[in-house]
Amino acid sequence: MPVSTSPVLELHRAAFGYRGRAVVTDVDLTVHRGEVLAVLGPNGSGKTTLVTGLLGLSEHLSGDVTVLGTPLARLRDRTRVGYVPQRHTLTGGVRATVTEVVTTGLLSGLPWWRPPGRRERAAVDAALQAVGLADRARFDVETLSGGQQRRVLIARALVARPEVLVMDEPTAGVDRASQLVLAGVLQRLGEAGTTMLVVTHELTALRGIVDRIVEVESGHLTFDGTPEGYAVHQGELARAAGRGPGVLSPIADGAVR
Ligand SMILES: Nc1ncnc2c1ncn2[C@@H]1O[C@H](COP(=O)(O)OP(=O)(O)OP(=O)(O)O)[C@@H](O)[C@H]1O
Repeated sequence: MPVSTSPVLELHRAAFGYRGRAVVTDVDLTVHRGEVLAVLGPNGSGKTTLVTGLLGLSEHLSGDVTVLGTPLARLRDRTRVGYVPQRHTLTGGVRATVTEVVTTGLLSGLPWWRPPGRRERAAVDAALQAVGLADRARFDVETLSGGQQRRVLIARALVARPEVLVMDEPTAGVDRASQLVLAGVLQRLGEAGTTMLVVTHELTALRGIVDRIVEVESGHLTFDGTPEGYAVHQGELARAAGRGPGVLSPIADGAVR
C-alpha cells in the first residue's frame, strides 16, 4: 500500500513515564498514514511505555505529541487509535463468545441505552473476517488456542475501525503456526493501508510486512529507518563489538524483505 504524506503521529522531544518519572525521553518520530512500524529493543527499554503513551495509558510528561492532527491531550475520540495489549489472552474466567468479546470493542462508541444493532453486527463480522475467525464467531473464547485468542483481540481492536493500530507483541508466546497466521493477518491489514505500530521481539515473523523499524534502548530512540538500514546498523554494532564483519543478528537478518 502506498504511504501517503499526511502524518498520523508526530512526536517532538516527547517524554513518557509513570507518576511523573520519565522512562522514555527525547523522542522525535513522525509516522505517516499507511506505514507499518516495528518497535524493537531489549526488555525494559521503554517500548510499551512509548506506544501506550500514544494512547494516554502512560503519562505524557513533556514535548509535543500530535495524534491524527490533534494534540494528544485534546484527542477526544480515543477509538481512532486501536490497541492490542501485551501478553493478553482471554482465558481465566471469561465466559463469552468470540462475537461478544469483539462487540465490546464497539461499546465505548455506543450510548449506554442502545444495544448493538445491524450496523454493529456487520462491523463485528467484518473484523472477524479480517482476522480469519468468521467460522469461530459463536465459539466460547475459552475453547480457542492462544493464537486464535490474539486474533480475537485484534478483531476487538479493529471493529471500531481505528485509523492507527498499536499492537504490543502480537506474536509473542504463540506457536510458530499461529505466528504465521497472525503475520498473515497483519500483512492483510498493512495491504489495506492500516497504519500500525507493532512492538515485537520477533521481527522474523513480520518479514515483508514492516516498512520501518524504530529501536528503543534505555529510553531513547537509537534507530529509525528501513529494515535494510537496520540490518546494516546491527552489522556495524556487531563489528564495533568485535564480532566480525557482517555478522547480523537473526532479528536483523529477518528484517530484510
Ligand atoms: N505501570 C508502570 N509503573 C511504573 N513503572 C513502569 C510501569 N510499566 C513499566 N514501568 C517501567 O518502565 C520501564 C520500561 O518498561 P516497558 O514495559 O516500557 O519496557 P519494554 O521495552 O516494553 O519491555 P518488554 O520488552 O519487557 O515488554 C521499566 O523499568 C518498567 O519497570
